[in-house]
Amino acid sequence: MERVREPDPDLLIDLTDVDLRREGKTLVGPVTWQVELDERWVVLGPNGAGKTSLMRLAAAQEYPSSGTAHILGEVMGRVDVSELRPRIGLSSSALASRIPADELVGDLVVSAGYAVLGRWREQYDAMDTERAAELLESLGADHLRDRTYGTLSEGERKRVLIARALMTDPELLLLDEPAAGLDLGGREELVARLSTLAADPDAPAIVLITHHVEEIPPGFTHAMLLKEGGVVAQGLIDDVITAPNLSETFSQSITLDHVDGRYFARRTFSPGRHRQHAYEQ
Ligand SMILES: Nc1ncnc2c1ncn2[C@@H]1O[C@H](COP(=O)(O)OP(=O)(O)OP(=O)(O)O)[C@@H](O)[C@H]1O
Repeated sequence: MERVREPDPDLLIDLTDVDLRREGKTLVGPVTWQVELDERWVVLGPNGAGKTSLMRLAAAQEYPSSGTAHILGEVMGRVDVSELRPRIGLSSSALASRIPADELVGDLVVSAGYAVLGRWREQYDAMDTERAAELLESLGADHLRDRTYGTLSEGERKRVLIARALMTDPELLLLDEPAAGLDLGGREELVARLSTLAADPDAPAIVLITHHVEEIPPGFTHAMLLKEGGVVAQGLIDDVITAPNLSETFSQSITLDHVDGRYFARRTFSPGRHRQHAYEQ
């Protein structure tokens, strides 16, 4: 029988040759990936590349179809995942869609500590209520505490969900497309907040999933590029977020600018091709 390698306690995510398959299709993999305590990762790729599938593995919501997954120093398949999940902060559209519209923002954040969604009649501990208030304040959302979730704008919702994800003081924070649906101002506000969080030595390890390099907060340290379930590149962010790697990932020629710690990408402008296209029309 194959022996399972013992987990390395310094690695929050430790995947070795992991595959996730459904109905004969590989959603992501094979992936070998290690995330350490002080790292801030961005996982970037086009629609359908396997980003959410990878996040579900990292969030202990899926077991690998093959390979070995160690999450927070525990072997997936051997650990009780209900004990593991409170140690992981998660913000995703799947979670957001399950929040009742009449949920009070303050309750929504504080109830994460009790692993419940939906209003709860028990009294919360004063320390928990205080922590929820502090987290909302750190995300610029303390004024929303008495509002219902259904009345918030998309940008406000995203910030409240991140506060909720941090409520349990998780060791690992997973953010699936936190800037999706935000306008320019909302995106910039969120990028700035996440950059502040990334710089906080007490913050958990962070993995942020996105389609856009413009959404990478300054201070993020590592990146993985995914395409059709496979890893195009991974490692230190400046080595990975490059024009050739992005061109490969998005299957077109990409020009990249790196300004003040931010990345900006666009399709490489080719006047000849543009003229030819106009002529064809
Ligand atoms: N349960 C499933 N059964 C079959 N195919 C699935 C299942 N879940 C996801 N897929 C497929 O696996 C691929 C990867 O999906 P995934 O959601 O991980 O991609 P993604 O990179 O997060 O995409 P997006 O950026 O569009 O959210 C997609 O082609 C998707 O249709």
